[in-house]
This record gives sequence, structure tokens and C-alpha cells, in this order.
Amino acid sequence: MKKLKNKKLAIAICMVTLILSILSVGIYRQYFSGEIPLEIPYGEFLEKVKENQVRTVYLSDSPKLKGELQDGKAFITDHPRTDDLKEFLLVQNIIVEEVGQQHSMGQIITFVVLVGVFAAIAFILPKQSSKQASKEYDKMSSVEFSTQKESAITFSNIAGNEEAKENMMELVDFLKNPKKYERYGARMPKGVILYGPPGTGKTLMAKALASEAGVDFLAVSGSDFVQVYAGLGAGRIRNLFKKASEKGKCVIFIDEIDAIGKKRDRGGLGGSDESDRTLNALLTEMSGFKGSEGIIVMAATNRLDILDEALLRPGRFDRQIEIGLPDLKARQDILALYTRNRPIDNTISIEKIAQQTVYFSGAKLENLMNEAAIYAARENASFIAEKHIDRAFYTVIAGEEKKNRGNIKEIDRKITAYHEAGHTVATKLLCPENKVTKVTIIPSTKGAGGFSMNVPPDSMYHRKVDMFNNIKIALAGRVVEEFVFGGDNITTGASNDIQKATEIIVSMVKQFGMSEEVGMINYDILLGGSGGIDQRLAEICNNEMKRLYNETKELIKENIQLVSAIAKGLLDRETLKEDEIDMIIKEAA
Ligand SMILES: Nc1ncnc2c1ncn2[C@@H]1O[C@H](COP(=O)(O)OP(=O)(O)OP(=O)(O)O)[C@@H](O)[C@H]1O
Ligand SMILES: [Zn+2]
Repeated sequence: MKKLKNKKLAIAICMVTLILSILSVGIYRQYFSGEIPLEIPYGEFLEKVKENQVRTVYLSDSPKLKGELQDGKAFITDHPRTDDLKEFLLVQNIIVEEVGQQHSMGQIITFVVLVGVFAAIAFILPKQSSKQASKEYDKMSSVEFSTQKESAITFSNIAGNEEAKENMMELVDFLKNPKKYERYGARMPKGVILYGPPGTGKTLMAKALASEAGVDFLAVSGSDFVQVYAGLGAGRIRNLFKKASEKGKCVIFIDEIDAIGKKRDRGGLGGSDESDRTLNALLTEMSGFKGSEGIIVMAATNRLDILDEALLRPGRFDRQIEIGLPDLKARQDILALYTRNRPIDNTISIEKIAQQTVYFSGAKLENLMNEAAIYAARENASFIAEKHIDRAFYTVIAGEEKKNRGNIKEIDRKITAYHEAGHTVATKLLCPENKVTKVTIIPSTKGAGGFSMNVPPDSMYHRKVDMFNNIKIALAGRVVEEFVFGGDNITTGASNDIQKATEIIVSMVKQFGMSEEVGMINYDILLGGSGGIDQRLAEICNNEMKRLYNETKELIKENIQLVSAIAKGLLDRETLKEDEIDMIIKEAA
């Protein structure tokens, strides 16, 4: 609409220019003779002079000579530009007028008119479009802005995600006393990325941070910066930060950061220039402010792995906090939160609902309770009863893949639990100095069925025995699957483990001289470049792996009780922390 208006304006200006130019040419000509002059050869002109037919000649610098005949007709001829022309004409009794002055008058008129018109174009058009742009900018900069002091979302409104909350508490202190940290030269994070599946409370977490710290909360979405107009995205970023610094202390929240922060397409097809510019603007702005100003930029994404590395560098989003799906305990807490102010039939067991809602996010649990409340209200029931929750359950999961959930899920859960228990037991027995910080059967964003956090102690070198043990730990998941469920029921869940184990064994054989059969040879050098792996090496690696697999099997066989105990713990609680694992081991011993 606006574009159309501008086009019309441009056309109008062009028309005016044209008309004025024509007019000015007319004026200019009129100034001389009032009619179009007759062009005659110089010879003819001389003859006319001799015949006394010429009345006036207008002398000028131009290559043409103009004049008037006795009969009033205007003529034009070539200007010889001889020094004595004027004298010659005067001698012939011809009126000679120097028209340098008049001539330039005409030119000045044309010139002035043209300059005027172009100036108008130069000023009016951009003004129009800058008016439009500034309107856009205004619209853009109208970031959702809420004074969090009023909407009091605190950490008590968020259940689960304890580690993330602890992390946030630190930031609260930083926002409250930035000077304190500055005094110690501590560089506090400017940017924090919250990553995890949808609906796990990332936005909630950022809001809580702002309100606990008592600062303003500026929320935008990454997709708002993906603009059609070039440079608008970048402009909007600058606007946002300008607004933030006007606020003083505040939390900037950028949801869906991946919309602007995707890995840049190096040397690829064009078209990503615009988002590059937006991303660069963000990086520049983030480097621009000092941590002590008390501004924290929070961003949320479902995928950390697709973000450009430049975003994750120190001084930018150097703190990354995972917000995962809630485990059993967290689901209970969330459900408790959302049943607190609702009339719930006292026969309902929150624990049971929590057990039935594996892989539900916080948002889904909230949705579940809300739907149940709606069903109860429709029936004018005095309480939200089990049947309402059951119905809500199917509403919430409707549209999701229609497989026989109950069945498949249970066996999946069981396999995952045993698999992870295998890793855990192998770690505890083979590398007791490793820390198993957390084992869970709740899938992480990386897509694995479950995972164990296994942190080896820091050391400069890796011993051969440790490397073998790490291979065994990796294999233990599959070993348990085979041992418990039978060789035909092993799953694809071990693919990452197999990759890890293979990497270790190949590097031991090819690079570290740790295989007696191969000896002290680096095969990459011997075979030139990345010489790949030859048949003999493949056989050596494979045999080593078989030996390690069998040894792991023996280990698991001897400790199957322990594996079962941990698997049971995982099935009950879904996540086990290190002290809980140690407790189970102590009890099983
Ligand atoms: N841990 C939790 N505790 C309490 N409520 C939660 C929790 N997680 C999610 N919710 C509920 O789900 C809603 C949506 O959460 P939120 O918008 O913060 O999720 P998100 O992780 O930002 O999602 P998305 O990635 O889709 O933006 C919240 O308003 C809240 O009602
Ligand atoms: Zn595994």
C-alpha cells in the first residue's frame, strides 16, 4: 500500500520535472526571438550581411551565432569566433548585442528549475520512505514489554529443573549487585542460552529471573527479526539494545534464537546475507555493553547444535543451560502446582498421574490439568475426578503418533533402563574414580533414549587400561540388553556407544602404539595421509573388541543383581543422582 503511494509520487515528480524542463526551454527561446530560428550557412549569412538584410546579431560564447533579419525573422548560423567579428558587424551597421548575460539567464532558469526539482526528489522521496521506515522501526521497536515487578512469576512457579534454577539464582545476585562482581574482576555472563524441548519452561525461567531480580523484562522472538526489508532486522536489534540500556538493569529475552542465529552458510548460496547482518548486529551489540551494566541477554532454543559457534563464544552466550523434560519427581511437582488451586477429588493420586505422563513437558502437564478442569466444569461436577483427567489425557495426546503407547512405551522404558544401568554398573566397578553425576531414562534433546553423565577425572594422559575400561563402559549397555532380553532383542540404542568404542580402539591401534600386533607404527603416516584402514588392522580392532565385549559380559553376569536394582530404580524414579546410585549399590551389596 505504502509502496504504491511512493510510486505515484515518484511518477508525479518526474512529470513535473519534464513539464518544467520543457517550459524553461520555451522561456529560454522566447527570450531570444519568440520563434524557432532558421539555420543558414555562414556564407549565406555573410551575403545577407553584405546585402544589409541583417538587423541584429547576438554575440555569445556558443558555437552558434544567433540574430534577426530586417524582416524580424530569427536565424542561426555557425559562429566563426574570429576576434574581429564584432568590429566587422558594427562596420556593417548591424546591431551587435553581447548575449552572454541573457543566455546564461535562460540557462540559469533551466538550471535552477532542474536543481529545484531534483532537490525535491532527493529530499521528499527519502523523507517519505524514511517516514515509512521510521514507522516500521517504531513498529519493530515495540518490543513486548512488561514490568515484571507486577506479574510475579518467581522460581516457586517453576517445578523441577533444579540445576537450572540454581544457575539462575546466581544470575539474580549478579543483577542485584553487579558492582560486587566487578570489584573482584569477575566477568559475569552477558548471555545465557536455555535449550531443551518445547514447553519445558524456558520462557518461564527467564521471566522468573527478571522478577526475582526486580528488573524489567524485554521479550522478543527471533522470528521477529527475520524481516523482508534489508537491514531492518539489524536495525531492530540495535533498537532493542538501545531500549534496554535506557532501562538500565534488565533481562532481554530472545525466544527462538535459532531464527537468527543458525550456523552461517559459509560460501554457500546467497540469500542468507540478511540474517547474517542481523546476527552480526546481535554479536556487535553484545560485545558492546559491559557486564557491569546489569543487562543479561537470555535466549531460548530447542536446538543448541544448529546455532552458529560465534554466538556461543565467551562474551556472548557463554553460558548454556539445559532445560530438560521433567522426570517423575518433577512431574509430580508440576502437577502439584497445577492442582493446588483446583478442586481435586481426594481419591486422585498425583503420583499415579505423574507415572502415566512419561515424556510430558511442563506445558503439556499444565494443559492436561486445564482440560480436565474444563471437562469437570462442563459437567458441573463438584470435583475434578479421575474420569475427567482420563478424558483430558486422550485430548492432550491426541494427534500424536497413534501407536499402542502403553505397550511399546513400557518395553522401551524397560530396555532403556537396563541399558543405562549397564553403563552405570560398568562405570562404578571399572572406573570408580569417574563421577556418574546423573543417569536418566528421560530422553535428552540429543535424541538418545536415555543417558548417563560420566565425567572422568582430569588427567594429562590416558592410560591404556583406562581406554580399555572406557570401551567396556560403552559396550556395557548393549551387553546388558543381550543378557537380559536375549540376542534377538538387542536394539539400535547402542549405536552411539559402538561409535565411541570404535573411535577409541582405532586410535589405540593406529596412533598410540597400544597394540602388540601392530606395534609402534602410525598407520596414517605409513599409508600416507588418512590412509584409511586395511584389512589386517580391521581384523585386529575387531578381535580386540570381541575380547572386550566378552570380558564386559563376564562382569555384567557377575553383577546382574546390581544391574537389576539400578534398572528398577530408574523405572521407578526415571532419574538417579550419584548419591542415589551409591545408595542402591550399598543396599545390593
Ligand atoms: N517446569 C515447569 N513448571 C511449571 N510450569 C511449567 C514448567 N514448564 C512448563 N510449564 C508450563 O508450560 C507453559 C509454557 O512454558 P514456556 O513457554 O516457558 O516453555 P518454553 O520452554 O519456553 O517453550 P517453547 O520452547 O515452546 O517456547 C508455562 O507457561 C507453564 O504453564
Ligand atoms: Zn548406551
